[in-house]
Amino acid sequence: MSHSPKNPPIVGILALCRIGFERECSSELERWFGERGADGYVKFEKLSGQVIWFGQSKQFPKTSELIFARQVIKLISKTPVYFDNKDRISPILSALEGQTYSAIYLDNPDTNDGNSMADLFHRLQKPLLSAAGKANILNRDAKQRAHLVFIDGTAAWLGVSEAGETLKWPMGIPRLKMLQDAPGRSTLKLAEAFAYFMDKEEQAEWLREGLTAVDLGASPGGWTYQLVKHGLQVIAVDNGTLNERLLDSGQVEHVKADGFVYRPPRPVHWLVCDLPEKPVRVTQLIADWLAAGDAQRAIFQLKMAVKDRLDELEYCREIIEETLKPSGKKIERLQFRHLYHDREEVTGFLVVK
Ligand SMILES: C[S@@+](CC[C@H](N)C(=O)[O-])C[C@H]1O[C@@H](n2cnc3c(N)ncnc32)[C@H](O)[C@@H]1O
Repeated sequence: MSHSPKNPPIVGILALCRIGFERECSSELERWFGERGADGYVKFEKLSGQVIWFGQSKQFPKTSELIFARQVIKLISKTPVYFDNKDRISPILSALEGQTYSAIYLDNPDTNDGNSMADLFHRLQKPLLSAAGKANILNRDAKQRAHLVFIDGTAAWLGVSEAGETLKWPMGIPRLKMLQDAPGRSTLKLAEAFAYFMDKEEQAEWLREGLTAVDLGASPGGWTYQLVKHGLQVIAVDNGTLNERLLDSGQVEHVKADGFVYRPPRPVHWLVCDLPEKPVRVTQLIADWLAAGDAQRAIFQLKMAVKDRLDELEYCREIIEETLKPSGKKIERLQFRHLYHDREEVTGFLVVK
């Protein structure tokens, strides 16, 4: 009788994050494991773009459960795999031996050093996969995928994941094309928010002709552009100017008004908001709109120029819950995410019914 090999024990997790956000990522991991009574400790270097939690736990977070982690990988060794320039493949294969994996992913933190790894990955990928195939390490039906997170050209952390635990994009970074006619780069933030918060079916249902939106703080029109591209009718609220082509589309009404005061004549499907104000004030505005039934769904930016970003987001969550409670509206989705295209900001997604 043949025995299938047991999965290797998990000794911790490695989380990739935006460079400079290691403290937030590490506090978030400590809280996540702390709430589940798991014993462990975090380790990170400033500006490394990665945080490691070592410890024992029955549960591990999926990337999508966290705000500041771009990708989360379960570590199967407390030390990295070391190799030299001449032979990287043999040490990797001996670390993977005894298990089968459906794929082997090569990742790196999003730092300048990390990014110079592209050339190495290009050279390594094919020969590594071919050698792993010959050594019977690769098996399309295996549940786990192997991840090698390169620290530099001489060492990599070895981890595993299962489908649904990590984001579908390598290193959690979506490759979104900047469209030539889009007014401004911040259009990519809303494009990424749509792709991150909604699956394909939800996007098809909620981003289509016949639906309506209000865009608060719309100028020059990057977010309005995304909504128009999907066929929605948009009321763009801003005292600033709006891109001419958007105004000519027949799908945009430009309202020059204060975004904190404006309300639409009829309820809309979407509220999107990019107002440069304190997180608490923006959150209260979004919660008030949805509690009043002026919109059903919202995507909003919170400029996190505050000291403790995690505490601030916790407070924002409470504001939303407290405001919606007396309205009788049910929160279907409430998520915060530090998207790849966000810098100091965090993006919120709220759906009520
Ligand atoms: C970061 S920009 C928005 C960029 C926009 N999302 C885009 O993709 O093009 C912020 C905008 O908020 C507008 N703004 C600031 N305070 C406002 C207020 N109280 N009411 C309406 N708009 C406001 C500014 O005029 C500015 O155009």
